[in-house]
Amino acid sequence: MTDATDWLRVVAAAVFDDAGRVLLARRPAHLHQGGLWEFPGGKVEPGESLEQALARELEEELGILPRRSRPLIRIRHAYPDRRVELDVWRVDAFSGEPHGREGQPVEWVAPEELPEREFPAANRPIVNAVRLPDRYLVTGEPAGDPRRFLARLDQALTGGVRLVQLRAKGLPEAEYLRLAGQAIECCRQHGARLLLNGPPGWVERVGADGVHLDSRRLASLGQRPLDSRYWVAASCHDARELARAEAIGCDFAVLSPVLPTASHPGAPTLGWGGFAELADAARIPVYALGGVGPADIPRAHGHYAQGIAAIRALWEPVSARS
Ligand SMILES: Nc1nc2c([nH]c(=O)n2[C@H]2C[C@H](O)[C@@H](COP(=O)(O)OP(=O)(O)OP(=O)(O)O)O2)c(=O)[nH]1
Ligand SMILES: [Mg+2]
Repeated sequence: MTDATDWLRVVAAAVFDDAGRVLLARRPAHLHQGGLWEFPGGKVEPGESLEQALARELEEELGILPRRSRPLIRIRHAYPDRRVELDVWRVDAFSGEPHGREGQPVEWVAPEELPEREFPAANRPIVNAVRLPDRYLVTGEPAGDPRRFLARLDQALTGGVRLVQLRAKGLPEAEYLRLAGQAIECCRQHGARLLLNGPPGWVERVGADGVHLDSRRLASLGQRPLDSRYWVAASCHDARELARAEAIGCDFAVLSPVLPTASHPGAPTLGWGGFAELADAARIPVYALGGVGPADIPRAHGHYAQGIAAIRALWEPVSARS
């Protein structure tokens, strides 16, 4: 059994500027994981809350005071020589002008450029969490005129959605691929990403941004089906499926059902407590799905979620909901 005291508790911050760039610092060569890029932060001192530790570290290392922050992800990682529990916060407003107060180089970097930087091994899920939005739209099943479907997609994107899963189980291959091509174009216009809920081989054929594996595909794959230029996500319902998603190298997961839904009445749910336990133990970002919507995003962040995934709450026009 592992004793909680075995873990070195560390807080770190993804500090964002108004242009959406994130601040990186380079670890001094002589330290643990030296020479690599990091999110500024450091060890939690005895008696400190996480927020206190975060404020102290950002003052010491960058000369800034966080004004608006929230939990982003918590990751445990065992290096050969130490085990760290990294509590990473997203800081969206701060006072002061950040600079490397300990002589360390610091740099503002666009999130999409983060994969080109070298980080400590623990940081892979953190980098994904920084790059991913807090809402993940799962499209409703297309029916009838595809133009109506695309208009609705456009509406969701106009509302700020930046990550979409094209879920259309009822469409034959040719129709799915045609719709995917149109949906990708629509997403591009809004700077959004589209993942296909389908065979991974379709992704390169239509130029999508990645694949979303349903439980069946997740169970059938022995390894990550696409290289790191693409997103690979998975639908999970329990610890076993989450472990599988991690083992094959998925970038993130969706965990459901958190709450009862109209589509699965009477099905057992995780509840926020059950969700939080699984999401905290996961080593990849996890979205909460099932009976949740944008209004639940703050609650999701308080329960170790990347954010919320939804069909109903993000797709259907508000007026069409009961
Ligand atoms: N700050 C930070 N630490 C990270 C990241 N990734 C990662 O594996 N770590 C590890 C490296 C270290 O083992 C530990 C952080 O400890 P630290 O050496 O920065 O602690 P500190 O700022 O309090 O430094 P010190 O006062 O002890 O010199 O967490 C990251 O992105 N940011
Ligand atoms: Mg530090």
